[in-house]
Formats: sequence, structure tokens, C-alpha cells
Amino acid sequence: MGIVIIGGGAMGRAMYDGWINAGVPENSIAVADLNADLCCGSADFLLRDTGQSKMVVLAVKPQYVASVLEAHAQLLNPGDIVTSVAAGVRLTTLNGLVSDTVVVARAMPNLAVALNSGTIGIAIANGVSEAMVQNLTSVYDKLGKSFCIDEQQIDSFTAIAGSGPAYFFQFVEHLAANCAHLDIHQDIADSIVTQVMVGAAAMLADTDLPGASELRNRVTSQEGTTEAGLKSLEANGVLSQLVKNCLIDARERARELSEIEYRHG
Ligand SMILES: NC(=O)C1=CN([C@@H]2O[C@H](COP(=O)(O)OP(=O)(O)OC[C@H]3O[C@@H](n4cnc5c(N)ncnc54)[C@H](OP(=O)(O)O)[C@@H]3O)[C@@H](O)[C@H]2O)C=CC1
Ligand SMILES: O=C(O)[C@@H]1CCC=N1
Repeated sequence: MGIVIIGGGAMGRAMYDGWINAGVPENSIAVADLNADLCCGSADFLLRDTGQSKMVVLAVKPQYVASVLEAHAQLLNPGDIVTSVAAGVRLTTLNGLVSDTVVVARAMPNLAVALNSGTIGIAIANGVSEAMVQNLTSVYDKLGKSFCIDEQQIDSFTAIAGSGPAYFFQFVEHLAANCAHLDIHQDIADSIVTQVMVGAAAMLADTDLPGASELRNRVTSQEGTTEAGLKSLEANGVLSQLVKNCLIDARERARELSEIEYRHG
């Protein structure tokens, strides 16, 4: 199956890199962008070539999805797949822009797809065959781990997984910036903090090890340094409330985006 990604920005490029890393042949995948510097491969060829089925991935900002899909709708053949990764653009909007014979889905990836470590939520319109669902999820599984979800869950998935890496990066930034208060110079602070996070993530990902809660317990010696630090971090439940607010606000924004009428592009 050919893959054409429309939009070669942060997400479109990350998906392209992930699929190439996973062994998708370079002549079966392309990126089309208004900026020639962001294009890869022969998108026009893949879009027009009727010989093989194709998946078109809409990786433009939500407000451009409808106009981009309208512009390409006549190039889609029966059985072709359209997936939109845009936050807030509903399946009904997508379905309304293509013929009934084209399969429509929403995917919500995160940037770790570039390293095949992505978390991808997939919501597929009702009535799509099981074989097609398998086909679609197997393509996305090449980018990390995919989860089939109901469309009603996708705004929450966006808040947790789509935006999630940014929360992590923000925390890393705060850790690194605050090293200065502990007399650790900035020139090594970033490397130290990065290595701490990489090590901790590797432990979390190791299925032979326990989950986050037990791992935290293992680090936390009684009356030791970690206990003192965590006491401050968790004081009055502020961290938990902050995280809750963060997720709720992100989901609310996804919901707001889905209330916008995108039909006009
Ligand atoms: N970034 C992320 O981590 C995630 C993003 N997403 C979704 O992915 C989508 C893209 O986000 P992101 O990559 O961050 O955004 P970017 O702005 O980085 O990328 C979008 C790209 O699409 C280009 N573009 C606009 N119109 C067209 C067109 N008609 N044809 C071809 N290319 C076009 C833009 O060009 P120009 O800049 O000139 O307009 C830009 O290069 C969004 O809908 C977002 O909701 C989903 C999950 C995570
Ligand atoms: O911030 C955004 O709206 C997009 C969707 C999830 C991550 N980036």
C-alpha cells in the first residue's frame, strides 16, 4: 500500500521518518507540503498511480483538513484509506468529503512515532471490515503501539498521548533549569537530566520490572533524599491537581476544536 502524507510539518515528517525506519520502501511513501523543502518522494505519482491502493494521511492543521481533502478527493479510489491526524476533525466531517467507498479513520499519534515509539489512537468509522481495520492498525503499529478507540475517546486520548510528550519535555526543562540552584552548571545539567529520564523510561518499559508506583518505592529510601524531595513535590496534593487540570484543559481544547465547523476549509 502506498502512503501519501499531506503536510510535512512536525507530525507529518515524524510519521514519514517512522515508516521509513520501519522498512516502508521509499518509493511507496511520500510527503506533500506547500513548502518544497518539506516534501519527500513523489506524492503526485503515488496519488495518481491507480495500480496500488493507498493511504492518504492528513497531517495539516485542523482548519486546512477539509480543503486539502476536497482538493484530493477525486484521486481516491474505492478501498483507499484516508486518515486524519488533526485534533478535533470529526469522522462525520471526513466522511462527508469523500465517496462512500473510501475508508475514513482518525489517528492520534504523538511525536515519538519518528523513533517507532509512538502511541497512536485509531478511531475508525462504523461498518469498516475487520480485514481493513487489521490492515490499518498494522500500518500504524509500525510507528509504535496503536490502540483502537471509539471516536468519543479521541479527545481524551489527544490530551494524554498526543500532547503527552510535551508535558514530559516541560518537566525535563524545569528539572534542568533548576539544576542551577543546586550549583550544577547548565553545560552539564541538560545531559544529566536527559540521562536520568532515559534511564527511568527504560526501566518503565522493561516488562521484567514492576510499574511506576513500585519503581518509585524502590528509589525512595526510608527517611532518605527522595522521600524529602517527593514530600515537597506532592505537598497538599498540588501536583495531582495540576496534572488533572492539565489533562482536562487539553481535552477541553480538543473538544473546542471539534466544535468548529471545518467544512469550509
Ligand atoms: N505536533 C504534534 O505532536 C501532533 C500533531 N497532531 C496533528 O497533526 C497536524 C499537523 O500538526 P503539526 O505537524 O504540528 O503542524 P505543522 O504546522 O508543523 O505542519 C503542518 C504542515 O502542513 C503544511 N500545509 C498546510 N496546508 C497544506 C496543504 N494544502 N498542502 C500541503 N501541506 C500543507 C503546513 O505548511 P504552512 O506552515 O506553510 O501552513 C505545514 O508545513 C495537526 O492537525 C495536529 O492536530 C496530532 C498529534 C500530535
Ligand atoms: O497541540 C496540538 O493541538 C496537537 C495535538 C496533540 C499534540 N499536538
